[in-house]
Amino acid sequence: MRDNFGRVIDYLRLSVTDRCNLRCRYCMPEQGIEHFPHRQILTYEELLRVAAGAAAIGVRKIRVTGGEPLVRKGLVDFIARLAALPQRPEITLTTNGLLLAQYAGPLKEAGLSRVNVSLDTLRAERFEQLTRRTGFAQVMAGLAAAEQVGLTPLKINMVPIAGVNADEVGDFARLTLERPWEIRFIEFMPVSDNLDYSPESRFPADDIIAAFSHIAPVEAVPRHGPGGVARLFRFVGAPGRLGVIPAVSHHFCHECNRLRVTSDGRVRPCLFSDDELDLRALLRSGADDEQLRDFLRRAITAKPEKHHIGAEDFRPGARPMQGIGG
Ligand SMILES: Nc1nc2c(ncn2[C@@H]2O[C@H](COP(=O)(O)OP(=O)(O)OP(=O)(O)O)[C@@H](O)[C@H]2O)c(=O)[nH]1
Ligand SMILES: C[S@@+](CC[C@H](N)C(=O)[O-])C[C@H]1O[C@@H](n2cnc3c(N)ncnc32)[C@H](O)[C@@H]1O
Ligand code: SF4
Ligand code: SF4
Repeated sequence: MRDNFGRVIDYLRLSVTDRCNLRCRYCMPEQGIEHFPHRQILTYEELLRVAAGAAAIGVRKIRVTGGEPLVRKGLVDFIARLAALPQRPEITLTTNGLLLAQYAGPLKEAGLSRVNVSLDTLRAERFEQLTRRTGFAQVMAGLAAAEQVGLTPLKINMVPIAGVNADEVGDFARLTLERPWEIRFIEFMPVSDNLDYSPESRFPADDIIAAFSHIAPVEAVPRHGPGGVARLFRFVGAPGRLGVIPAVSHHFCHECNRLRVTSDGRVRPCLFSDDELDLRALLRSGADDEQLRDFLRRAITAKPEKHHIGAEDFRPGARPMQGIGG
């Protein structure tokens, strides 16, 4: 289905939990997080109904996210049920990788297509500073397991922050000379005012590109398929690719193709706007499938044309990223 700006909305991001086993400084505060009470979290039955409704109105790709999706019990079964929807949407997962070594095999068997793993440093010590937890070796084991079972092409999401880890952009980029991974550098987004880093810590797309361009000759790679958020490059002849997600500086809103559902049952038509629709109330009001599809269509028509970061009246929203799912 198309929204009011002619964009085809065929991608659903489903956040299955707001809980996480890390505390990345750019995503959530260390203290004072109030998790949604259990009864406010959509059940897997409810999430599946939403996914089925979305698939019925044209969604072709469903990304499961969190918080950290792998901390929710029963996720593998849920993935299997999503993958079995009659329209056979592509099912993908975004994870911090901590539990991936354990779940990669079962997830692949359940029908998951591939995973995106978030990793912001290649140094164990820095990992602890950035995430306020240990677990670097587990994430590396998770990456190896994902590759081994074929949850590929593997994409790695890295958020460079000036003065913190931006000096590792080159090290990450060099990985693509050896491995068929897509390393995606994401601009730090001021999505909540509750984070350790301010917008001044941003490391914009142009600086990211400059930080890897001197390593070897770089060429642009045309994108396959519609509506990805990354601009793609590769070192000439390298097996892997480099992506830059210029979420703030050169926004890609004109090709936005996505709808988000939060774990507490709100539809969020735009990542950067707190205007949300109460899907949970609808689901729990006894609405039938046609009413659910109408609701999702209304949410699609409520999508704004673009984000307003940089505008004078822009204020970061109330939800930290872990409550949205990225
Ligand atoms: N500004 C903006 N950023 C987004 C949007 N969707 C995803 N991102 C950011 O892009 C980063 C990567 O997101 P992923 O969860 O890996 O999903 P994806 O990039 O859509 O995944 P692919 O299907 O593999 O291209 C995250 O930091 C997201 O917050 C969006 O609609 N707008
Ligand atoms: C919120 S996490 C949820 C899934 C999972 N826990 C993970 O880390 O992959 C999804 C993505 O959002 C990104 N993210 C979180 N906060 C961000 C911020 N302030 N700016 C840019 N990206 C951010 C993370 O790096 C991650 O790739
Ligand atoms: S980025 Fe992912 S892993 Fe890190 S705190 Fe946020 S939800 Fe957790
Ligand atoms: S910022 Fe909003 S409108 Fe722009 S691409 Fe992201 S979700 Fe779509």
